[in-house]
Amino acid sequence: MQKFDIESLSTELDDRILNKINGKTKPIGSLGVLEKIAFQIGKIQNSLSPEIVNPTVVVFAGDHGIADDGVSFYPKSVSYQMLYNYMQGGAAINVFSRQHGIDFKVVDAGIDHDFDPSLNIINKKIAYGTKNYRFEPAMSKDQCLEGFKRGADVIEEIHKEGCNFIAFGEKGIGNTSSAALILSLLADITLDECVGRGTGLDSKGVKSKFNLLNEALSKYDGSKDPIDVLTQFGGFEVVMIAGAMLKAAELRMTMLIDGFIITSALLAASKINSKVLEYCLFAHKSNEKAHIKMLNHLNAEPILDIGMRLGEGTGAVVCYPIVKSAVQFINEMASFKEAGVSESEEVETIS
Ligand SMILES: Cc1cc2ncn([C@H]3O[C@H](COP(=O)(O)O)[C@@H](O)[C@H]3O)c2cc1C
Ligand SMILES: O=C(O)c1cccnc1
Repeated sequence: MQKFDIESLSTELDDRILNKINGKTKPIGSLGVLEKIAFQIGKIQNSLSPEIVNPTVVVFAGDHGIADDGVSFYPKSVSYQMLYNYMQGGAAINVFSRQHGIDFKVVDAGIDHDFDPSLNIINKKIAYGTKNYRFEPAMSKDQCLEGFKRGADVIEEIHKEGCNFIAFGEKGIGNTSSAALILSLLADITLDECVGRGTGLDSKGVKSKFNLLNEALSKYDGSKDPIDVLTQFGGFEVVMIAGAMLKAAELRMTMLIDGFIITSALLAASKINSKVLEYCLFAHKSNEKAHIKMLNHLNAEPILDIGMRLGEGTGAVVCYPIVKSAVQFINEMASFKEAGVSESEEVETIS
């Protein structure tokens, strides 16, 4: 496994960042979560004037052998078909990233389809989908480690283009199953609490999904080592995202974390190096039922709770303007001093 050298955020500027936030022409604390976001991005960038440069969302896509067993409401073929949709600009993630001026990239981590090289898809394919983990591990350990490396390489390239702010998206029919198994093993939560509707299974569908995943789980040794868990139950997109996150933290990029699947990749990454969490903002609480348990395990407070459960990075991109407002206010709002407005302790009390 390559080493990821992640620095813990320094507390050196804490007082000065806080003073700057508190010195703005507003009651102390009145910008709520925006103040927390501005404080954290200031710490990540080691700056009193943080900036968002070339914000990018990168969608990693991979197919899942388990999808052949009907764990999703949709067929496996939707994965590659959606990549064509992305390239034509017609998916939700295209719409929202265009709306907010966010650069959009797609990586083929392991889709069961050959794409024409003229399409603007970054080819990091490890294999044509994972194996069905009901019968054998999803991937080999070498493939898993290679996935970490390729994900890290993608981020290194994006960082070279000047980007300092990244959101991750995913595409892969069946990947809420991987995420549920990762959550169950790495957070030690019983599997039935982790399995949810995904793309829209009814309660009978969820029960059958649980039975299949429970059968799969019973065939392995229950190892809680993150590489073992990903090798057994991961998706190529999940593994690459975990590697990308560790590299993004090493490069001191701010990450805006999406829903259930992206958070499962972060959960695995955090078991490799927990400092990765210091570089993350949590965009939203997904309607996939176990996402809140995952967030709680990571001690993470989501910014939004608006009933989304799509993935692709959409929750993160929809949350982006809020994060932008945080960066904007710390840079552009006048202080009490600049505006000649009296601060509370200077206000004469009426006797
Ligand atoms: C048209 C369509 C677009 C999507 N975009 C993201 N997902 C999301 O749903 C899938 C995960 O749910 P499950 O585990 O139930 O398959 C992933 O592909 C995820 O990206 C989509 C799903 C569909 C059907
Ligand atoms: O929260 C998510 O990321 C999610 C939930 C259901 C289906 N796809 C993604």
